[in-house]
Amino acid sequence: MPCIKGYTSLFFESSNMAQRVAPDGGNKKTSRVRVAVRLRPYMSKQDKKDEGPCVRGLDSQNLEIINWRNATETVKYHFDVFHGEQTTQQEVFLSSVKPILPHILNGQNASVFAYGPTGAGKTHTMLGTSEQPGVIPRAVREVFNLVKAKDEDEGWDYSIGMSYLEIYNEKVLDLLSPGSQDLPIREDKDKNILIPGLTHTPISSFSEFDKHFVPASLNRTTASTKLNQRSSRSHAILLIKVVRTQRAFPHRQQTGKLYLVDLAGSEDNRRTGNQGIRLKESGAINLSLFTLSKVVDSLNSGTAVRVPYRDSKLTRLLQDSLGGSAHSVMITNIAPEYKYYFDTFSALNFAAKSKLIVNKPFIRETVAVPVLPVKRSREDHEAGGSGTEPHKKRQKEEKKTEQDGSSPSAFFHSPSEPSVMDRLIALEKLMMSCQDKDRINMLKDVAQSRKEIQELKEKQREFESKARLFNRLAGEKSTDKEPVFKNNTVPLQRKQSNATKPIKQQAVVQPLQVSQLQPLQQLAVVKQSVCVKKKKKLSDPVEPPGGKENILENAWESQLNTSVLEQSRHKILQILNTGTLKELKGLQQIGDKKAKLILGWREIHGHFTKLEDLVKVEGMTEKRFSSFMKANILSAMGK
Ligand SMILES: Nc1ncnc2c1ncn2[C@@H]1O[C@H](COP(=O)(O)OP(=O)(O)OP(=O)(O)O)[C@@H](O)[C@H]1O
Repeated sequence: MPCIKGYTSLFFESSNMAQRVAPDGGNKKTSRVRVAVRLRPYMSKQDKKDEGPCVRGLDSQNLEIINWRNATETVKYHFDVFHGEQTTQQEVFLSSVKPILPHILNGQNASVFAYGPTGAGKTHTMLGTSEQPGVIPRAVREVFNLVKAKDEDEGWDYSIGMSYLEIYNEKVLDLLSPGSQDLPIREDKDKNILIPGLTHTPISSFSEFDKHFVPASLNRTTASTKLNQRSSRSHAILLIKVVRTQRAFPHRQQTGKLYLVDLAGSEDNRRTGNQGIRLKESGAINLSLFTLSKVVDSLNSGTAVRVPYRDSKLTRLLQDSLGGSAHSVMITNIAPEYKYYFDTFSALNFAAKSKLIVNKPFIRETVAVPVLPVKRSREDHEAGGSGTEPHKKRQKEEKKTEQDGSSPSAFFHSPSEPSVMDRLIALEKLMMSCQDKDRINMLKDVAQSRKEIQELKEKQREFESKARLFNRLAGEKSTDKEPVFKNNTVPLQRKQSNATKPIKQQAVVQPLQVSQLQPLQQLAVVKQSVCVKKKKKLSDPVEPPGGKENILENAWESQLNTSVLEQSRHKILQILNTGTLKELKGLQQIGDKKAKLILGWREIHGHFTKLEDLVKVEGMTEKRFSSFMKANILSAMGK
């Protein structure tokens, strides 16, 4: 079959020949972008520390990921579809892609794009292997099947053609004609997107498609080898165009376009330390992915005055197939291993932003169920559990990180990545900067959640007093009893890394009744607090982590007058509990970030009952806490 190239090819559509039609007989209907998330199977070779997965599916729409702020909690997300590790290529195709294909036979446009970090399974999903073909081969086969199944009597003739290109460094390159120059993107008066000069090859069967597609894909891979991983640095876009022409007068012609897109990896290039040409590539990738997120966001929020299609080549190209009456599916690929944690978290937030539930994962500080005071199991009680073990563990890990950067939490607080924390906070802020409508809804959610939290607290108190009464009557010690409520879900927890000394943990879901959580399950974040079997209570005399040095460091307290010391401690506690951001920042060693974390902690947990509770705030180790105390007490005393 000859290739038809150039401006006069089938790809050029004049408005009287190929019209785009609105669905439902001209009734303008906007379909939002459907968001599916696919979790690839856990690969032990990707998890050298044997930490287990950091993310898992809950059901066909929900998943949870360990909370980076507190590893004993998870953040939950809700999507249109969640494809778990066991989901087959066939199932992904049937549920997420097949339903949109009939539209392109009716002159409508559609797009399927795979988004996610490098190594998370985008190419597997889109391309697959000969044994497990992915979305592209299945979709093309299905388009041929649909055309074949069309009734002759309907009076239309169909022709199918393909183009294949990549966007590399904001350049549009023709993969069916390697060596071609950057191609321009144009728009005709009917708002059809055109690429003059792009090869468009008519295809009449799947095997013909394969004949062109396979070598063209190799073009991309070959280029990748030459240009230092070019393939993963570019967006590959396959266009399947179906033109149908009416046999009888007036010989109307309609064109439907299907874009199948394997996006470049969304991994953060600052972390990979890219330089030179790779830095330039990453700039281009970030620009296009960021613009894509803005476009999807504004399409789904429905409030945008201007959808920023023109801000990148990728979105400009997809303009007529993304939004409006087009049918679009975004498959976000994620990987379960901890080493992908940050990228997974970002990808999920991007995907969540692409849905109407935008921002929900980030209202957790105001809506999450607080850790309610509950009775512990005897085992936990005897062990002196105060719920601070995870913090201690983290502190230990942090300490180790400083030494060799190999602990699990190196991921969260690696000194080699000083910006990770800032970026996560910035990411949250970005997510919070939603449209007004969303903000109002969000505020309503927050108000509603607060009310529910209050009710839960009251219920909890009521249950506790009933339990006390019951125990008194039964003449038993309440601590010998099982928790009043039990949740059978095994919490998602990070396994001890082989690299760190395992501390035996026994995770017990805190006895909050499942039904109590029901109203909050609508929210994107639900806390799963765990009591951890531990050896020490924070209030117990703690052996200074730094040994002798610390004993000397702590000796200053014994030289002070006890009542003055108490007064200063009281004052500090008061600021921690009631201080504004400015007042908190007025404390020694509390900067903007820490002050915000304190406010966040207060928002969730209420007041600090004692100063030592401060170590529960993210990043506040015991060592930092003693240094904080010393600085503030001495400062309060004017020393
Ligand atoms: N659902 C899956 N089932 C089995 N194996 C998978 C699955 N998803 C991905 N893989 C495997 O994981 C590895 C990485 O997947 P893949 O190459 O598709 O990632 P990618 O996101 O396209 O990465 P890149 O951005 O670097 O191209 C491959 O070996 C692939 O076969």
